[in-house]
Amino acid sequence: MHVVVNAAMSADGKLSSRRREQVTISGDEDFERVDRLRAESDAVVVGIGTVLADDPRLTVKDSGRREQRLENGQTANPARVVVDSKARTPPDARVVDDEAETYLCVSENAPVERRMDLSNQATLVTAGDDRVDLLRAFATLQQHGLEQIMVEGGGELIFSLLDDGLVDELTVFVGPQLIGGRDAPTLTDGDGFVENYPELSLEGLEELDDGVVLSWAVQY
Ligand SMILES: NC(=O)C1=CN([C@@H]2O[C@H](COP(=O)(O)OP(=O)(O)OC[C@H]3O[C@@H](n4cnc5c(N)ncnc54)[C@H](OP(=O)(O)O)[C@@H]3O)[C@@H](O)[C@H]2O)C=CC1
Ligand SMILES: Nc1nc(O)c(N)c(N[C@@H]2O[C@H](COP(=O)(O)O)[C@@H](O)[C@H]2O)n1
Repeated sequence: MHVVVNAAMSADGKLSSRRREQVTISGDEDFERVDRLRAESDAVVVGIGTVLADDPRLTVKDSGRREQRLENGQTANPARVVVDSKARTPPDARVVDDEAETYLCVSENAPVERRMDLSNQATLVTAGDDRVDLLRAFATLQQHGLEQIMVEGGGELIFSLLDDGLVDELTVFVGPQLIGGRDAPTLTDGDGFVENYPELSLEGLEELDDGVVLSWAVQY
C-alpha cells in the first residue's frame, strides 16, 4: 500500500478558518493536479470532520479521466473512505451517494442503528474499540484491493496517520492567503508531536497558480 496525503493550506498553515467551513485555497491549476491525483488513486480518504464540514463528493471531475479509468478496467471514480468512529456520516451525505463505492471505517462502539442505516450505502470496516484503529482499518482496505491511497484531510486525521507511520508522501499546495486563528484547522492537528518528529525529505517544488506545491517523502 502507498499512502499520499494531499492538502491545500494558507501561507500560515491553515486548512480552513475557525468556522471550519470549506475555504478555497487552491487555484484552477492546483485543482487540476488534485483531480489527476484522485484519478490515479484506488481510494480517496477523509475524516468525518471533513465530511461534516464540507460535504465533499471526492470524485474525479474530468470526464476524460473517468473514461480513461474505465478503459483501464477500473471503476470511473476511486473508492471513497471515511474514518468515522461513531458512524456519524449523514445518510444523505454526498460521500455515500452512488457515484462511487464508499467504505466507512467505524469503531466497535458505533451505534448499531447508525451502522444499519449506512450499511446499504457503504461497506463498513470495523476496527478499534472507541476510535478507529487506523493500522487495522488500512490493512482491511488493502485486503479489499485498495493499494494507491490519497488522503485529503483533515488535520486530525493527517496527524493520526503520521503518528501511526502510515504516510509515505506528503504533498501540500501553499496558497497566497493568510487565514489565522488559534482554533483554525492546521495541516497536522491532533495532540501534536513532542518528540520523534516525523522528518520530511523534499522531493519536489513547483510554482502553481499564485502558490507553490511542495512534495515530501516522509521518513520515520
Ligand atoms: N484545505 C484542505 O486541503 C482541506 C481542508 N479541510 C478542512 O479541515 C476541517 C476538518 O478537519 P478536522 O476537523 O481535523 O477533521 P478530520 O476530517 O480530520 O476528521 C477528524 C475526525 O475523524 C475521526 N477519527 C476517527 N478515528 C480517528 C483517528 N484514529 N484519528 C483521527 N481522527 C479519527 C474523529 O471523529 P470521531 O471520533 O467521531 O470518529 C475525528 O474528530 C474542515 O474545516 C475542512 O474544511 C479538510 C480537508 C482538506
Ligand atoms: N486541494 C484542495 N484545495 C482546496 O482549496 C480545498 N478546499 C480542498 N478541499 C478538499 O476537497 C474536498 C472537496 O472535494 P469535492 O470537490 O467535493 O470533490 C474537501 O472536502 C476537502 O477534502 N482541497
